Amino acid sequence: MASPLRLALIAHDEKKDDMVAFARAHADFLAGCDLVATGTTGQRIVDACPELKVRRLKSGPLGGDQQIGALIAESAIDALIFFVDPLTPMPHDVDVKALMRLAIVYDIPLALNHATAELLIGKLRQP
Ligand SMILES: O=C(CO)COP(=O)(O)O
Repeated sequence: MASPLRLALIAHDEKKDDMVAFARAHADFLAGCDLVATGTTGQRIVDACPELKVRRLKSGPLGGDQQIGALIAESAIDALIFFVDPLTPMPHDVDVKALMRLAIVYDIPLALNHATAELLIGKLRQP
């Protein structure tokens, strides 16, 4: 049996409802993935989809983005879906940029908005 896809999920506050809707819509597929998320995003997903197991790291502003970046650097993440809010200043903007940079450096699939996440998951769902 192939090992499960190791998928990281993150959403900024204004995008968390979107992420919850995305997780609900794809819960059947996500149930077969090894899911990791920043703290609040992971909690929202689990609250909405109790059938999903999500490894929750620290909240983004408290180091969660950096933890996910470290996992990418260790080749422990296969893809990152990160619903970014481009309209709100973030105290941890440097962490967000560093995470995106590592996803690019390690050339993992990176979806930064809902539309791209749908395309990516559509592709990942294919056998
Ligand atoms: O801030 C975040 C990503 O930059 C997300 O963190 P939370 O999921 O803890 O809200």
